[in-house]
Amino acid sequence: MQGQEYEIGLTVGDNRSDIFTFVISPESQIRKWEYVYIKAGETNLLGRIEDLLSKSDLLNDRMDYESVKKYTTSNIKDNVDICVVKIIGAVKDGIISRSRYLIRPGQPVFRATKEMLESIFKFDDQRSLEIGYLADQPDVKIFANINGLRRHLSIIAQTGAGKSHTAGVLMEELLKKGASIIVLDPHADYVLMKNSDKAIYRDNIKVFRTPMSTGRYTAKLGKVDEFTIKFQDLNDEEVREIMGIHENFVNQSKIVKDVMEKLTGRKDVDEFIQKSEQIDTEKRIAARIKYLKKIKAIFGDKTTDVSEYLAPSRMSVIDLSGLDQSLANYFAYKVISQAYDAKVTGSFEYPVFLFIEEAHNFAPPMKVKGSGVSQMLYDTIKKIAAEGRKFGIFLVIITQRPGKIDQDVLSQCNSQIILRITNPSDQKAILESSENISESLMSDLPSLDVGEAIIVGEIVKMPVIAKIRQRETEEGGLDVDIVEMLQKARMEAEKRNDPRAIVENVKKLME
Ligand SMILES: Nc1ncnc2c1ncn2[C@@H]1O[C@H](COP(=O)(O)OP(=O)(O)OP(=O)(O)O)[C@@H](O)[C@H]1O
Repeated sequence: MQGQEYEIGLTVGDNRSDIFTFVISPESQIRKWEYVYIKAGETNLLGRIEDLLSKSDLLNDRMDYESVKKYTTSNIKDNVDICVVKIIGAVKDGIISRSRYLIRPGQPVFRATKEMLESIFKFDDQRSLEIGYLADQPDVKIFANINGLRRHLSIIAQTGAGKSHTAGVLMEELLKKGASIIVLDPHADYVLMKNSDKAIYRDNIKVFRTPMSTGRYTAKLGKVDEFTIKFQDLNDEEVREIMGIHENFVNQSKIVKDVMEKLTGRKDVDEFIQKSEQIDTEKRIAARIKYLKKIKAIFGDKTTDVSEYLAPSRMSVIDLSGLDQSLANYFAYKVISQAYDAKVTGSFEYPVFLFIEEAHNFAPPMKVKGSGVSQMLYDTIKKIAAEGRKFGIFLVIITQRPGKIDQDVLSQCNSQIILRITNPSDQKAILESSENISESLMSDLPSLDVGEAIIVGEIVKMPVIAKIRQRETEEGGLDVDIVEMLQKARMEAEKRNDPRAIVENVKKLME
């Protein structure tokens, strides 16, 4: 092992093979979550500081302020500083194995060196995705193992803690490795990644928008690709689904079928609406026709083909903004099922990474077997979660509601990046879905800062608390600076109420 060794304490008290305590040497400064090691023959037993205690018999909690003050001004100190360390494993040449060593009192404890930590957190260049650095040691970079994504990943955090930022970092790293990425983006949070000076992002990211998109960031983005459906390509069931008619509504479904049979002209949505209004004299599907009129902008001259959004070294952001959930489900189903088919049939040979933002809306727990698109979407996501790795299609599930997502899907994600979460029921859902995360790691979740994450599972050799690195691409959905926006609003109001402006306006009205 290279690097200078710093002895920072000596083990004391009763120790187990997985936990030990040590007393800190007076000159050492120690922080929670730091890594330390003790020697066991040829190997080093690496551990993480879980707790810090400073004890004093003299200055006890029965003393009043004045008495304590007297002691401290006479410089009398009897405090003992103790660290509790959880053993991670025995480390040799960057490989961690289970530790079964006995830890005796009096053994020297060393601070883990940068070289030692780097050897653990790095993989060879082909496999390494640089996602951040140690939360308390910014000079130690943290990498994720790309092969760890074979068993899927979930990114979980409460709102504003840094989920989209983290997912964006991962997309950047995957693109650098030549990955094919599809992003289901309900709020157009990722579209700005294309808006980059760097060729890798500018040339390889494509944004697809449905004609109903909210058009967020259009001024910055310029022209993007359209994701449309050609009405003529739809069958009866698909039209019924898009109109939001449940298959159990037999009469309404029959009307849709009858109308479809009667289409003779352009067979487009306008003809469908016109014929429906003629046939549906009892107005059984009037409300659904009204809805179809509202959403008919989604139909275009062609159905976007999978080959447009699935290509080697291409990231396709599918902007689903502006769609209600059932329509978003329809588009999500189209995209996911076609990508899955392309992998299963072998027509697309490269690995595909499927990022699902707001995944709780696309794969909620299905207590009773549903029907239609939402059930088909759920089944496909579940299939990918269970079997995707066999075919080379991998999920990255992003959610702020781990309790509101199907637990089978969540538990198939073998790696987790978990940012700040304070809600106990969300914490419970994470604990139940992951065997990688311990109660003690869980207890650190509420104290994480924005952008700090606990990373566990196959993508890392050992659980780690990391700060996710800065983004290279532009972020959407940044936090609004309320002070700045209110200042702008006040200036607008001042302009509006300026007597000269009022006179000008009156003059204009008189003209
Ligand atoms: N690692 C980081 N370094 C610096 N800034 C960060 C980091 N992570 C997040 N942020 C900032 O924190 C804010 C919230 O991040 P982000 O939008 O990713 O959160 P979120 O969890 O996706 O929130 P929401 O659920 O509302 O979409 C953003 O302004 C983002 O730039």
